[in-house]
Order: sequence, then structure tokens, then C-alpha cells
Amino acid sequence: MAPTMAATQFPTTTTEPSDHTEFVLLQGNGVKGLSDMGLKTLPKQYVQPLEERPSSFDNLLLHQQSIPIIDMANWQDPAVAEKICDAAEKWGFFQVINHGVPLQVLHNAKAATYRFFELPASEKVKYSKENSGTNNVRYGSSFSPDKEKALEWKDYLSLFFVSEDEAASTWPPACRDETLEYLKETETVIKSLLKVLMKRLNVKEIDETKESLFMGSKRINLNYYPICPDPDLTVAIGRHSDVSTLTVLLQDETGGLYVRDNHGSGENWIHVPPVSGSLVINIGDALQIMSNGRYKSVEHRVTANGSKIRVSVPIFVNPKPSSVIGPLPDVVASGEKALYKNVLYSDYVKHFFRKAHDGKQTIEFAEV
Ligand SMILES: CC(C)(COP(=O)(O)OP(=O)(O)OC[C@H]1O[C@@H](n2cnc3c(N)ncnc32)[C@H](O)[C@@H]1OP(=O)(O)O)[C@@H](O)C(=O)NCCC(=O)NCCSC(=O)/C=C/c1ccc(O)cc1
Ligand SMILES: O=C(O)CCC(=O)C(=O)O
Ligand SMILES: [Fe+2]
Repeated sequence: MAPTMAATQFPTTTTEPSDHTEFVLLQGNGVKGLSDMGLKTLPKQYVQPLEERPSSFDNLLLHQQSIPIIDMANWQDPAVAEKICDAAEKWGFFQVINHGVPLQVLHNAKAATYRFFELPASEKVKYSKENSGTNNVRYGSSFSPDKEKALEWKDYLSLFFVSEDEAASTWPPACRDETLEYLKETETVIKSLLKVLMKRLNVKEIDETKESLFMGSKRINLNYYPICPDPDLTVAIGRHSDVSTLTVLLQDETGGLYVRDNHGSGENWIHVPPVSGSLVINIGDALQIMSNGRYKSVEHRVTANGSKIRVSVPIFVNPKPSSVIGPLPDVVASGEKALYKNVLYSDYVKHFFRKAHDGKQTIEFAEV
């Protein structure tokens, strides 16, 4: 799985391309294309304001807290269920081990990510916003390049799952089978987690309607973070919370994911250490809204790396786009005041995608 140096349009020079957008986005070289050129300095488009750079993190080394690592082997044991729900309330993030997804499947998903991004730009660009024949498949760089003040040091392939048949005809063959298998194999742990989390909210049974509300759609992203000439000046992903119900994230051994610690004073960020074979689980905005704020969708960000490539593969487990989300009747039945209004989920997601990453601000869209 060793990364190779892909041929770019500018293989022999360390000078930046004269037209950045043309090179990165329109020709499909991505940030990887910039990295492969061996640039010695970070292009100005990626220089983040001081407050967004890693140096703004307080107390990183002094910080003692870490997010829980939970053994899912006996997930029905009330003690395990309690750990899961407590972590979702306190941190909005935890890692799971013994989750039942075969390690080979995780390995294959990471290998497939390398395989896709190591394709020539001329192949990858077929899946860009401009060229992909479908909104369900999108190759890009940064998050929202035309809205961001400073760009993010990352490339991604985003795949919205509609059906096996649709995926067979539209997803890139370089990574299709492995991502589909990863999606299929995570189904059981996703259902177990939802069952446990819902029990604490007094939702006894996840019937078909509820299943569609909690996990009626899925999006899988393949994230590729190339080696960066000056990681202290930029970010790989800026501060954001996910808009999912929950996210199942596979990260590699490089590290760099940080979660905001909202306990205590100051701005503390906790590193999520790579744990071999684990999956990182985080609560998204949709579940924060449906639980009326009980479960927390917490801000996170990713730092760029000066010496190693990083890949990650999040599965965003979402309501159906046509679902109306709001505090669940089971949660507000006790007379609890609703903190959020009902919103159409696809409107919520469009609001998220139409702006740059901005911390926790997306959820204001649904606040009463
Ligand atoms: C509203 C969607 C996303 C698109 O609907 P559409 O009718 O095809 O709308 P558009 O094609 O007009 O897209 C709306 C805007 O979103 C943008 N967009 C359309 N998909 C994308 C895309 N995967 N990527 C980044 N812009 C996009 C798209 O470029 C466009 O921006 P603009 O051209 O400036 O109007 C629709 O597929 C939908 O309702 N999906 C519901 C399920 C869903 O995808 N949920 C999202 C879960 S993803 C999540 O929790 C976190 C994701 C995330 C992702 C990246 C991060 O760095 C961090 C986090
Ligand atoms: O790469 C990571 O570890 C996190 C990615 C992430 O936050 C996202 O894609 O939403
Ligand atoms: Fe995220």
C-alpha cells in the first residue's frame, strides 16, 4: 500500500502552477498534485488565519483527558450500553473495538482509497462536480473551495449510496467493491449503536419508520491528506460538526484528528489516537437535534502532516433526505422544552454544504 509518486502536469518543477484552480480542481490534480510536485512552501491559498492554525490549540500536551475506547463484544450488557450513552452525552465521540467488522475489510477500504487517489488526474477528474454525470459521486479538494477564505489541505471522493446497482454503474471501479463491502459490514454495529442510544431516549423499538429516520441514507467519503510543505500554517479539515445521525470513521495510523473539549475553560482540543482495528464513532447534528440536545455533535478538525500521507474513510449515517427531523416525541413527552424546530433534512444538509466549515454554526439553522 506504499504511496507512489503520480505523474502530474508539472513533474520537474517545484514552482507553483500559475493557475491554481485550473490545476487542482479543473484538471483534477488535487492537492495531491501540488504535494507530488515537491513544493517547498505552502501556496498562499492554504494559509489559514492564525486562530485556525494548530498553534492556536491550548494545552495540547498537558491535556490528560481522552475520549473513551469501548469494547463492543458484549454490547447488550447494560454496563457497555451505559458507557456508549455516557460517551455520546459527554464527548460526542468514542472509539469502538471488537465491533465485528473484519480487519481485512478495514484494510481493504484504506487500500482502495490509495488506489483511487493514485489514479492519474485525467481519470479522477471524470468524477469532479463538473464532469460526474451524477450528484451522488463527487471528487474534489478542500470542502467548499469557492466559499472558503483559506483552502483545506485535502482531496476527497464522496459517494452517496442509493443502491448496489446504482453504485455498480456510477462509483469508480478502483474503490467501488471495497467501499460497498465496508458499508455492508458496518451495518450490524451501526444498528447496535442506534439501539443502545435510543433506549436511553425512551425509544424502545426501531421500527421501519424510525430506521428510515435514523439511517435512511448513507454517504461514504474517502479522504486523502497529502504530505504538506508547511503543516503549521494550514489545516487538513477545518472546525466542523457532522450533519449525520452518527458517523463511523476509519482512520489510519498517522493521527491528526482533534475533538473539541467543551468541559472547563479555554479552547482545548483532544487528539483521537489511532488504535489499530478500531472505529471512531461520533454523534452528528441530526442526532443532537432528535435527542433535543442530550447527545452532542462535537466540533472536530484535522491537522495537516509534514511527513506522512493520511487517509480516512467516514461513513455518514443519515436520515433520509425527505425526512423531517426535530426532537423525538419520545424525548419531549415528559414536558421537556423543544430546543429545535422541525426541518427537512435535505434543507439542513444543503445549508451545511453551501458554506465553508464554521464550527458548530450549522445547527443554528434548526434552533427554535
Ligand atoms: C442536499 C444533498 C447533499 C445534495 O442535494 P442536491 O439537490 O443534489 O443539491 P446540490 O447538488 O445543489 O448541492 C447543494 C450544495 O451542496 C454541495 N455539495 C453537494 N454534495 C457535496 C459533497 N459531497 N461535498 C461537498 N459539497 C457538496 C453542492 O456543491 C451544492 O453547493 P453549490 O454548488 O455551491 O450550490 C442531498 O444529497 C441530500 O440531501 N443528502 C442527504 C444525505 C447527506 O448527504 N447527508 C450528509 C451527511 S455528510 C456529513 O455529515 C458530513 C460531511 C462532511 C463532508 C466533508 C467534510 O469536510 C466534513 C463533513
Ligand atoms: O479524517 C478524519 O479523521 C475526520 C474527517 C471528518 O471529520 C469528516 O470527513 O467529516
Ligand atoms: Fe467530520
